[in-house]
Amino acid sequence: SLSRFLSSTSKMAASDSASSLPVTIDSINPKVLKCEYAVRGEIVNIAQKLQDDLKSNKDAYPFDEIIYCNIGNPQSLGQLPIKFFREVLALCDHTSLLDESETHGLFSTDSIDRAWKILDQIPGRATGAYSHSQGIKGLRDTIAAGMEARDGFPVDPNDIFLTDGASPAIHMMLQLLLSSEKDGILCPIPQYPLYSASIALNGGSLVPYYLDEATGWGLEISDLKKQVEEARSKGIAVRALVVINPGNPTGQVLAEENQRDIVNFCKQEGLVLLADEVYQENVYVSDKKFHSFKKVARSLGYGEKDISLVSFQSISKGYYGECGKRGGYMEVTGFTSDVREQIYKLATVNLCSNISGQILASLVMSPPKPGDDSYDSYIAERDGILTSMARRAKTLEEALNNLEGVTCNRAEGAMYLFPRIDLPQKAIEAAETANTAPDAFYCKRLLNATGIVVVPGSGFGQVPGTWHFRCTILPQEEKIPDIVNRLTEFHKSFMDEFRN
Ligand SMILES: Cc1ncc(COP(=O)(O)O)c(CN[C@@H]2CONC2=O)c1O
Repeated sequence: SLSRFLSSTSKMAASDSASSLPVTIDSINPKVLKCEYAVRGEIVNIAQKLQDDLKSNKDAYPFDEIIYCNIGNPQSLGQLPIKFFREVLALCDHTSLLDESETHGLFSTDSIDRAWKILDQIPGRATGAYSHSQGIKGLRDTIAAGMEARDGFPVDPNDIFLTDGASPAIHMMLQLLLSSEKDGILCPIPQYPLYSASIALNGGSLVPYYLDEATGWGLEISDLKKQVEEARSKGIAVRALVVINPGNPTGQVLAEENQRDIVNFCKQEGLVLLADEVYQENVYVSDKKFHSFKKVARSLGYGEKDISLVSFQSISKGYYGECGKRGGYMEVTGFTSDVREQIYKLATVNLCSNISGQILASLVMSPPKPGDDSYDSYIAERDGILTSMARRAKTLEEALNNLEGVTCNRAEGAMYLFPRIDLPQKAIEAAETANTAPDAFYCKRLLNATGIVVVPGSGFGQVPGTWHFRCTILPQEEKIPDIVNRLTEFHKSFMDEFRN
């Protein structure tokens, strides 16, 4: 038939004239080749193949399912969305529901009220329309009020840029700051590899500062200073300092005094402070508390004219875990008006972020309050999720610390554990023979033996000669004992196999 003929012809054309295709691996942007993002790297690709094999043959491997512990994606592992948030979203997206009498029996009073309030902030009540490039003004007003309630300092809604998750906001700021490899960004090691990937894509230089595993991933100002001076001696203009608090992959929550030192350091060294605070709701230990860098800077008396501070927030984390809805924002403060106009111009290039993400960002920053119809159920959902995460973190941390040659700092916050493994020399040699980093060798063996997917520490950076992996705390609580058993059994057999 014609379709078969066209199909075979096109396939033939592709195979015969592959060499005449216009794009080769050597002709694409070398910055793309240099870019790496380990959270969805090689181990995950192998896992997806194993998962396909299991679909066609459930007995293919010594396990019956793949457990993805590589990515902070709570709802993919069974976490439910927050009811009130989804009620408001549904009503905003299908406004005719608001005219139906049955709706009052299906939706809470305050979700109906909130939906009307949001719709009245959207021109034409049209969630399908492009919005202002920084996001719907009314939603930015709500977010600004939420931040003021959190920090006790004023927020200008015009400093807020609503984005499709924190990722594009981070890309935007790095694109603004990086002109060449002569521009450097101070990043923590271990770091969340969006930063190294974005710096590579934007042609800049990553200037590392090492978090100290021995002190619970503490950040030493003296090390920051040493790294800046070393970079400057090589002709690199250090433009900004990235701080991820709570930390990914390391899970530490900064002490407020350490934050004050960091703000003073940025002020003294003329660095933009890029404060990644996407895990601000994820704090599990009673001796630590989240403080925004905005609050710390303003409490030190630093205002708009004293320090350039960009704070990032996301709807992907916390207790909400709305990763796929792609919502978040950055608050941009301390830039001259002409530079501020260039940031706005960057935002206009992508027109606007998606409206569902914008609505959810406003709900995250202004959730139900005491007395609201949904408040009790909202609090029960929120605290249920966060206390379960805290228990899972503790259980996995203890299990890891019980493994031979493994040490794991406590997860004070965020969603990950980042244990260090002292691998036997024979395992390191076997990895070299397999042309694989030792921690990636361990992770591949773990996956093939148990179906558990974790990310090698080499994907985040680590002190040379040390080996780690990152595991999320996200599998549903009832699955954690099985994961611990599989991991423990595998680890023992691995260490026995490669014992010196
Ligand atoms: C520190 C940090 N910043 C920004 C982001 C980007 O989030 P959104 O673009 O979704 O807002 C992530 C996502 N965390 C990745 C994704 O899941 N696991 C991770 O390590 C993150 O961990």
